[in-house]
Order: sequence, then structure tokens, then C-alpha cells
Amino acid sequence: MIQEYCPNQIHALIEKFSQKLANFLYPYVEVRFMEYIGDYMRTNNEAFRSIENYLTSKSTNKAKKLRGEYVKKCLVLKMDESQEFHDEFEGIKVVWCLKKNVPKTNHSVSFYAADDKRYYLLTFHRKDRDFVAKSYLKHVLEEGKNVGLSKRQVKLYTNCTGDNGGKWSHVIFEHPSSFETIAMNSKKKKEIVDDLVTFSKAKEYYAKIGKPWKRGYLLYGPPGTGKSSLVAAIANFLKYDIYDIELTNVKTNAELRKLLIGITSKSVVVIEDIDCSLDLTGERKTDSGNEKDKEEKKDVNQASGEAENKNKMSQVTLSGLLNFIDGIWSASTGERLIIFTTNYVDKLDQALIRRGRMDMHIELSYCGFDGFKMLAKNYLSIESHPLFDKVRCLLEETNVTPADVAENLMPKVANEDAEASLERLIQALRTSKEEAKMKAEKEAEMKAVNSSEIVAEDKEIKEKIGNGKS
Ligand SMILES: Nc1ncnc2c1ncn2[C@@H]1O[C@H](COP(=O)(O)OP(=O)(O)OP(=O)(O)O)[C@@H](O)[C@H]1O
Repeated sequence: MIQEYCPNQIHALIEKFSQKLANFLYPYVEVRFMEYIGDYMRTNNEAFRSIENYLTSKSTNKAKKLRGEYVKKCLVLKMDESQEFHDEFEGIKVVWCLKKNVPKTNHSVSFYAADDKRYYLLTFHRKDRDFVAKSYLKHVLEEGKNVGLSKRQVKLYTNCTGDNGGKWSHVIFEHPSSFETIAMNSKKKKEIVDDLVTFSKAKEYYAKIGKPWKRGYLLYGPPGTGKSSLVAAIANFLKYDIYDIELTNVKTNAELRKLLIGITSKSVVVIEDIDCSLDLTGERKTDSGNEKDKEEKKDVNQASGEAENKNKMSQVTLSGLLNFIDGIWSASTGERLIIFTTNYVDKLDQALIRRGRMDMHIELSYCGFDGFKMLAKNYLSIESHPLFDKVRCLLEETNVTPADVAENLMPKVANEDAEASLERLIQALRTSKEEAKMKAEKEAEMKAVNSSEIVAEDKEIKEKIGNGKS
């Protein structure tokens, strides 16, 4: 009616007056912090997480409506929906409330389910606007971040399949591997730990040199040498989440990019057995000369056999993967490690593993005496034993993986003593040595037969040529 019948000037006056009246009756400012941001590519809102941590640490004693969650095997009480929390900071009063947007229609079933529309609502008096924006929120985010770091629970993410392709699902990561339990050369271990510590503190340095804050590790070595265990130890050490990508489930490069956007900072992105994941090896030599090469190739083919069918569904290319690692989109999240594991490092395209992409190449090899001592300490709780010398000699003469050593050190009956486990290990090492010797003899025999056949063939050819000439 006002719009219809009032002249424009009166209309404007009424609007101005009603605004003033509203401000007078409700002089508060409201700020929403959504749990996820972005429409197409939804990402975690880190401000929401920090606020949640801050309020959890403060509201437990005061709030009346709480919800319980198990975090690191401890019960944590968090503020529940619609519960208000009154906070005071340097004399300024604010109110927090966790709310949820109820979708108007139920047609849009979201992957993010019920948590999709959650947000924290902050309400404060408009006279405190500057203080809240400049000081209070800074205080909340910093404190929340610190609480988050101290209580951080490592999560293990994997990429979803089918219609949910391009999205992540996760579980709590509870792998007990650590640098104390990993059996490897102590010098190499120290090098890795130092590198990780330097990386995690190098935010300013990366900004200064103009590089995204990320680092690539290539872990290679025979099966059972501890590549997966090392990934777990790294994640536990840095308290970073693991994003384990099953490349064969990623249909296109665009889907891979979508996954990349969904990765939060403080993460370890892992592609295990990269040689088997997809045909990312580029041009390979076709004439693999010796038997060993042929055998290795057969192994690779067998290992990748299962993946082969899936590969046909996946159109992820080498260039898509290279872009994923260090293309323009790769700088969109914070600190991140990218780890490839492989049993066959020679089969990988050099572009994929060159320095700068995979900055550190770590070989995990057969068990040495250093590694054995660590396993003995962990599995048998001993640091020395008269049988250690025998083990040392045998380890120098034969190749066994830490997985084999660990298996032999595991007690097989209740209350088995350390000596019995060591004896079993020594027996296994002797058997392995014998087998290796027999294999080498057989190979030498085959080689001798092959070369005598070649000599005979050569002779025959020469004779034929000689006859032809005459
Ligand atoms: N270096 C190691 N230190 C301690 N334990 C190890 C080590 N290597 C292997 N193990 C033991 O062997 C098991 C298998 O190791 P892991 O899966 O880490 O090897 P891998 O190199 O990733 O093997 P694959 O290449 O087959 O995936 C682990 O559960 C662990 O108990």
C-alpha cells in the first residue's frame, strides 16, 4: 500500500525510520560461519573447526545441551544444536549458537548429509563490531587452532566411487606405526625425521621462495619392506590426515582435480603401488634383454592384472596426475605431503618422479642388522642376546624383508621365550640362504645352456654362409 500510494520521498523516509526502529529494538549483529564453503566444490571451512574446538574447550562446564563423541578413546562433550553459549572477552559479551539450516525440499539429498548445513551463529552488540572483527575473532580462531592441534585425531580418507566420485569418505586412523617401530637404518631414519620437521615449520620459507607448501616423497623397495608402515608413521608423527587415493576409481582428470580441492591442509596424500594403479609409465622399452627383466615384468603384469579392467574405466592421464601434483590447482590447500609407493621404481615415468615433484627418494630395502635390532627390541623386548652375532652374519649373506623377520620374531605359542624366536629366525635365514644359493646355481646353469646353444647356432650359421660362398 505504501509503495502504491505514497510518493517516493515519503516511501524513503518510512524505510529509513523502520530501519532505525529495527536497529533500536534489535541492536545486534549476526555472523554465520558455515561448516562447508563453496557450491560446486565444497570444502571444509577451517574457521568452523577452530570455533568448534574453542567452544568445546569452554562450554563443557556451562552448556546444558551437549553431545558426546569419542575422540582418541576419550569422551568429548561438545555443544549441541540450538544450545547458546555466552562468552566474554576483555569486557565484551557475545553469544554463540550451533544451528542447522533445514532444506526447504527434500529433493536435494546431499553427500554431506545432515552436517551439510550446520553453522555457528555469532551475535554481538553493533557497538562492538570493530573489536569483535579485529580482536575477538582472532583470539577465538587462534585458540581453537591450538586446541585442535593438541587434540588432533588423524583421519584416513579414501575417494568414493560411482555417483560420489570426486568426493572423500573417512574413518579415524588408528595405525600404531611410528618411527620407534619402523625398522630401518638409523641414519636414514634421522634424515627423514629431520626433513619432516623442517618441512612442517617452513611456512614462511615456502612463501619467500614462491613455492606452494608441499613436498613429495617416493618410497620404493621390495614388498614387505615397510613402505605402508612408513606412510603411517609419517602421518602419526606429523599428525596429518591421510588421503589415500585409489587412482583406478577416479574416472577423469576433472574428477581428480575435484578430489584435490577437497583435501584440507596438514595432509599426506598417498598413491600406493603407483606402478600398478594406471598405465602412467609412458613409453617403455619393448626388448627387455635378460631373464630377470622378463620375470620382473611378468610380476608387474600380474600385479596390475586386477587393475587392468578398472583402468579401462579410468581416463586419468599422466598429465592429469602431474597437474594434480604440482599444477596451478595444487596450491589451493595448505601444507601437504605427497607420497608415492612402488615396488618397481625403474618402471615409472621419469617426469613423475623427478626432483621437485618427488623431492626425496627413499629406498626401503631388505632387513639389515640395525633394522633387526629394532624389531627385536619391539617384538621381544631385548637389546642384546648371544644369538645376535649369528643373526648378523646371516643377514649379511641373505636378503630377507623386515616383514619376514617380524613374522619369525612373533611368539607362536603363549609365553614363548626370546631364544626360541631367535632360533626360529636363524633357521628361516638359513633356509632363505640355501634357497638363494640354489636359485643362483640354477640361473648360472640356464645361462650356460643358453650360451652354448647360441655358440652352436652361430657355428651352424657360419657354416651355412661358408657353404653358400663356395
Ligand atoms: N621396516 C619395517 N619396520 C617394521 N615393520 C615392518 C617393516 N617392514 C615391514 N614390516 C612389517 O611387515 C608388514 C608389512 O609391511 P608393509 O605393508 O609396510 O610393507 P610394504 O613395503 O608396504 O609392502 P607392499 O609393497 O607389499 O605393500 C607390516 O605390517 C609390519 O608389521
